[in-house]
Order: sequence, then C-alpha cells, then structure tokens
Amino acid sequence: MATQNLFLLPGDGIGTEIMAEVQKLIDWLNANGKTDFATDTGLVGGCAYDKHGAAISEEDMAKALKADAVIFGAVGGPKWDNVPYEVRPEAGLLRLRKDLGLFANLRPAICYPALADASSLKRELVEGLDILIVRELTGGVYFGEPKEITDLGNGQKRAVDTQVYETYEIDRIARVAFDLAGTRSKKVHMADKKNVMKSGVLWSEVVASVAKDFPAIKYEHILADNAAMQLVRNPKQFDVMVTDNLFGDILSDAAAMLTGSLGMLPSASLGAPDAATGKRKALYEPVHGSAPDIAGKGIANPIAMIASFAMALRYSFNMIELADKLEAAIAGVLADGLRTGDIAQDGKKTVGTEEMGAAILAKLAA
Ligand SMILES: NC(=O)c1ccc[n+]([C@@H]2O[C@H](COP(=O)([O-])OP(=O)(O)OC[C@H]3O[C@@H](n4cnc5c(N)ncnc54)[C@H](O)[C@@H]3O)[C@@H](O)[C@H]2O)c1
Ligand SMILES: CC(C)[C@H](C(=O)O)[C@@H](O)C(=O)O
Ligand SMILES: [Mg+2]
Repeated sequence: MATQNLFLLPGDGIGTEIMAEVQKLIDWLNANGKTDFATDTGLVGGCAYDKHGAAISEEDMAKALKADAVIFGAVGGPKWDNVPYEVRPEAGLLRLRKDLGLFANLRPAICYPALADASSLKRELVEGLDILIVRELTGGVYFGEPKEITDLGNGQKRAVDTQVYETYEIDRIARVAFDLAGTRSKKVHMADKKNVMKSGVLWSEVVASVAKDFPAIKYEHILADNAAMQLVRNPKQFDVMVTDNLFGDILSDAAAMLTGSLGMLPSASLGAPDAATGKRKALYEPVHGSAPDIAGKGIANPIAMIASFAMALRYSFNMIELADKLEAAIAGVLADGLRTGDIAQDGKKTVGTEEMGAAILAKLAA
C-alpha cells in the first residue's frame, strides 16, 4: 500500500476538538492495516496569526500544496475580531481554497433516518432527504476586485465588494454538478439572481448551455431567494443544486438545519484533475465554523468532521468501501440513540465529542 500524505489543519475553537477524533480514526486505520496515512499537522486561522502574524504561514501553505489531501477543522473566533482584515483567521481558509484551486465544493445534506425528528422541519418533509449542494468556491464576490473601503472625507465611507465570474468558471462547476447528478437522481437546479445581477445572467446562459450536453439530466433554473424558501418549504424537490460562492455558503447553512444541525454537514473542496496524473488537490472540512459559544467544553458534534474525513477516503483515495463503512458507522451510532447536544431530542441523554467519536470508531471496528 502506498503511503498517502494527509496534512491536518485543526484551526481554532472546536476545530481542535473534532480533529482529535479524526486523528484517532486515522491511528486505528493505520494500526489495523486498512490505510497507510502519514500525517503532519499545521496551524491555520487565529492560532497561526498568534504564532506567525499570518492566517497561515508560507511553510504550512507549501505543505498543503504538497499533501495528497488537507483535512481542515474550523477557524475564527471573537479573540481575533480586531486583527487586520488581510490576516483575519478566515483569510487562511480562503487562501488555501484559492491557491490549491479548489473550485468545486460539494456539500451533501443528508437527513439520517434517526434524526428525522431533530430537523427544523416536520419528519415527513425531511425523511430520506439527500441533497447535494455544489458550491463554486474560488470566484465570485469572495475574491472579485476591487474589494475595499474608502474614506470619502465627509464622515462617510464607501465599501465595495465585486462579484466577478468568467464563462470557464461557471462551465467547469456546472459540469461537476451534472456529472454528479448522473450518479444520483438526475436532476440539477441552478440558483442565481439573474433578475438583478449581470453575473446571474451569465450563470444562466452558461449552465443552460452545459445542460444541453447532459440530455438525461433534468435541469431547472431557480432564483436564489426562491431556492432558500423552497429549501425550507419542500426540500425533497431538490437533488443537486449548483450555485455561486456566496449563495452556496448561505444555502448550505440553511440545508444543514434540515438534517438536524450544522454539526452534521461535511464538505469536500476539489480542484481540477491534474492532466498527467488525474489527481485532484483536495481539502475536506465541516461546513460549520469554530463555534466559539461551545469551544473548550468538549460537547461539539464531531460528525461533520468525521463525515468530511469519509469524503476524503471516497474522493481522494478511492477507498469507497471504507468510506461507506465509516458513514454506516455514523448512521449506526445515531440509530443507537447517541446524541451530542446539538442533535438531542427532548429528554434524551447527550454525549460529548470524545464519546461520540469513540462510539463511531467502535462501530467501524466491529
Ligand atoms: N470553515 C470554517 O472554518 C468556518 C465556517 C463558518 C464559520 N467560521 C467562523 O467561525 C466563527 C464562528 O462563526 P459562527 O458562530 O457564525 O458559526 P459556527 O458555525 O461556528 O456556529 C454557529 C452555531 O452552530 C453551532 N455549531 C456549529 N458547529 C457545531 C458542532 N460541530 N457541534 C455543535 N454545535 C455546532 C455553534 O455552537 C453555534 O451556535 C467565525 O469566526 C466564522 O467566520 C469558520
Ligand atoms: C469561514 C468562511 C470564510 C467560510 C465561507 O464563507 O466560505 C464558511 O462560512 C464556510 O461556509 O466555509
Ligand atoms: Mg459558511
């Protein structure tokens, strides 16, 4: 078995607590001959700023670029609210996405059967829910220039963020969505605001043209505000939803609550396959943040992090059987009634991060 290099970036807040559970899984998989992962750990976010004055050091960026996959926890927190914008914790994550070329962000929102009653919606609306949000991750208003605040000198300031998309960026993310829809229930929605945004007009044109190359897939355009409403009204009408960087960020947090908690949603951020080797750069992270309100208490739900690691097994290492088993282990502990506080139903006993991680590992090992 060839050694695969994982670069772990736990980050801040609950990032370190949930990454510890992934580290235990990696140690067990290696010790039992299931994988041969070599791991290295770096700093990103506020902890990197405290040590290096930057949201990620050049040395750790180089390690991320070289790794077979990056496993990322979460960054940010009130401690760094007043650091300069360029070196705020989130800048480390954005730089990783941009410099690794991770344009395709897959955010599956799956409602595990045992959690249908933990959802923000009624059981019948979410039972069996399986939506895949495909978020464009390296373009749009996150990166467009100019991006600035100027002093107008009359006690007023002017802030500008710029939404920029070029045809190739929309085309390639749309193809990822249609390809994935081909392996699922063959339906793609694309959400934009073509009624007010020029970039939306281009998204509509390009995605409709890509759709013609996939005649077996049903394609529908939807305005992003309506998509948000439909997600909480009748989520099961969606299968794959492709959208831009900002709408994808917002719609995926909304989708998370359909599954029970933000602590349930994993993600994979993928680059284009290398022309020579076919390998993609990749980073795997939960959709949630550093959860400062519960950090340090040992009560964070590690499932989004562990399920992100399962996505790494699936997408970076083609270990499909192991990924399936790990996801089944998550479903299994939930079916057994184990709950962290965020997914607890009335009156049920809750467990902490370590206990949940250990139970998932025990199920995997059984
Ligand atoms: N990928 C990332 O690193 C990432 C993502 C989102 C937000 N952030 C950053 O995190 C910081 C806090 O942001 P926020 O509070 O808006 O969002 P958040 O996702 O950290 O937390 C939102 C709410 O969800 C809860 N929550 C989140 N993850 C949970 C888990 N695993 N288990 C149990 N409960 C969980 C939190 O306790 C909180 O009440 C900010 O600095 C933000 O920029 C980072
Ligand atoms: C932390 C922040 C930069 C990030 C984003 O906005 O993309 C987060 O909210 C996410 O969903 O990954
Ligand atoms: Mg977000």
